[in-house]
Amino acid sequence: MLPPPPSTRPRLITLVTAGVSATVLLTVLSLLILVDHFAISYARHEAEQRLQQLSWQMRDALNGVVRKATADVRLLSALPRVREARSPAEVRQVLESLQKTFPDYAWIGLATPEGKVYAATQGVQEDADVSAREWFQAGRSKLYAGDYPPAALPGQKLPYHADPWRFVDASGPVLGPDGEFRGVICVRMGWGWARRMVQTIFAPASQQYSADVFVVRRDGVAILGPQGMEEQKINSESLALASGGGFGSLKETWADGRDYLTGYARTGTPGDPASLPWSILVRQPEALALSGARALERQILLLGAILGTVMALGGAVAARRLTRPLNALSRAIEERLAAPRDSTTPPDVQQNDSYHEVQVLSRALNEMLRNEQCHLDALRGLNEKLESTVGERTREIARKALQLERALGQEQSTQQLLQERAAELRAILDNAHDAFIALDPGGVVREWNLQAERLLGWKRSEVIGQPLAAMMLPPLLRRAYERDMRQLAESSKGDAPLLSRRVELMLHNRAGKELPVEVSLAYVPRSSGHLFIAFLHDISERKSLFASMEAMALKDTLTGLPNRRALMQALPEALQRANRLRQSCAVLFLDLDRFKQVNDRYGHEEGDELLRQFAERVRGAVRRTDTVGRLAGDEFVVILEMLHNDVDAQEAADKLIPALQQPFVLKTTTVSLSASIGIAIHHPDDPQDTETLLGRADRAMYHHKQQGMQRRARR
Ligand SMILES: Nc1nc2c(ncn2[C@@H]2O[C@H](COP(=O)(O)OP(=O)(O)OP(=O)(O)O)[C@@H](O)[C@H]2O)c(=O)[nH]1
Repeated sequence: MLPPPPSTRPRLITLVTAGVSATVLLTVLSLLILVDHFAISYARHEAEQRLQQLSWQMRDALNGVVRKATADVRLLSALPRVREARSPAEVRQVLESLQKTFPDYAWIGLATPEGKVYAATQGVQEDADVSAREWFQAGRSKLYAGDYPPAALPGQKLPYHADPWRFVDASGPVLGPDGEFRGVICVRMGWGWARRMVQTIFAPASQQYSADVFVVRRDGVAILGPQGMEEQKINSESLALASGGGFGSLKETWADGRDYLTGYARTGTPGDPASLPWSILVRQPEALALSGARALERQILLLGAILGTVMALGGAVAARRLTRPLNALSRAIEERLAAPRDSTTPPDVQQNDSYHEVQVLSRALNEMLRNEQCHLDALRGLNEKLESTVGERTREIARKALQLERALGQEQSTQQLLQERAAELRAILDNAHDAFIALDPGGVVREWNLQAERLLGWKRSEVIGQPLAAMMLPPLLRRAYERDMRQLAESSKGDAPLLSRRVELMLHNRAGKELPVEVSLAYVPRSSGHLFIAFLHDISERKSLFASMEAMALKDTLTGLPNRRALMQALPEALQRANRLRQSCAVLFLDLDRFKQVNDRYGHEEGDELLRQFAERVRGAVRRTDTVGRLAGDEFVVILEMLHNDVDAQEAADKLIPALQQPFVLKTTTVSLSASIGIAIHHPDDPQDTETLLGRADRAMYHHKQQGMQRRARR
């Protein structure tokens, strides 16, 4: 037995390992998606919250300092020593004592209502004209806060450690007891406090999150920010939102191309000139803000990979343990399958008790194999029986095939014989003296031999399948022919009266000429439809011979005139015509006188010649419509028709006499003879008795002959 073909299906261990790996992979991917969705979102949200809080803290701190400055302005303007301003030194003392409370106060001064510095800390700018300064103009009527860069104070002396870049002014009016305007007090802060504030508030955030803080003025210039970005123009979405008074946080891309999370807020109170409208932006690189979540992602990925590897290995080991007994079972089955088929006791598959399912499977397999063995035994028996039956049937088929072959051989010989017979028959028919035509019961031509082609003019191919009657029967005969064919078809047993008889017919050939034929019909019974066969014999020659014989029988051979027989036929017809036309007719009976002597003297040949000439003369002396005949010997009869009266007959006889009296020039001699003529007239109402009429003419002739003889005797 051939070994089973190698399986192309994957092994169970491969499937289990792949399944476990795929499951772990899917789980890790799901976790990654969850982490990306939740942890990253959470981290972003947290960072944004943090940055927003930082911006708020900065805002509150800046607002606090500005509020403190304005509060100090309000405090100074309310002090009696400042309001009364008895001497610059006294006011200076008050101002310097305040300066000591807040080291970032760079300068504090009191200006007169005219805008001249009355007193100032350390005497800086005393007597200087500040009437054009913004803090003076704004501070005359209300509390004011403003910032500007040092560039706005060219040439000014700055004794205090002022920020080299920026100052913040707070100013307010000084009023007398009665509310009269006495001057403007101004407190100028250096920028150092802001930087310290940033360091204080943002140092941890800056170190921990790399957060940057920006304080941006209304014109978009950063007045405080990381190194290199101060005094730079800022353009960001967060700045736009903060400038509009909004606060919150967002993700945005800064000018350096990096993505940042930015918290934003705005200082000051809208409409309050004593506050400063700065935008606070606290930004942190997004990558840094989300670095924790990204690290978590990597850890999950690493953990997933480790877990996947471990589980795939575990799955492989488990699958190997699961498949080991199955493989053992498979091997046992393959061994059994490889065992010889005719083995009566093939080995059992060994019972495998590794685990329950395998135990059940091996038991079921053994049971199945035992059943299969039983079926195989039964099949073997059936197969043997089938082989014997097939052998028997094969022998029988071979026998039948032989018989069939013989029958086919016989059939072929019969066919050949039939073909030979058909060819023979065709040759006989084609060489037959008579035309042969076969017709089906409908009168359609089915066979047509060569003689028929010659006789009737149609080719075989032209007439096969055509109705015979329409082609060659004269119209008058067609009805009778159709009746006869019906009769033949109905009889269908060959007992019709027309069969086995010779019948004369007049046909039309292809040229339309009439053709007399003699037909003999026969009936041929066939399973595929009866046939009537006809042999047609051309009888035109026979007919013409018969006609000439007929003519000869009525003609006198010597003179060519109608003989006695013809006269005896013509005379009654003439009598009938006479009666019918109501006109008389007459019979002239002519007899040569002493003709015997011519024979006797000159011989019969000369007598014959004389008779021929006499006949011609008689024929020439009467009308064409009159009949001239020779009764016998030297006796002639003339039938005269359509006579107006009896005299016409006499006149006709009188015309004959001189013609007959002319000498007859014979071969050896010339003779002159006379003839006696007897006349008998038939009137229309006379009985039609030819014998009587002829007798009367004969008697009249005899009478004249006698008279003639007497006349000659008297001479
Ligand atoms: N040459 C010839 N003679 C014929 C023929 N038929 C008859 N005869 C002869 O014709 C003669 C007729 O006889 P008759 O009429 O008795 O003789 P005739 O001499 O005419 O006598 P009359 O009629 O009385 O004048 C006979 O001698 C016949 O032999 C014929 O076909 N040819």
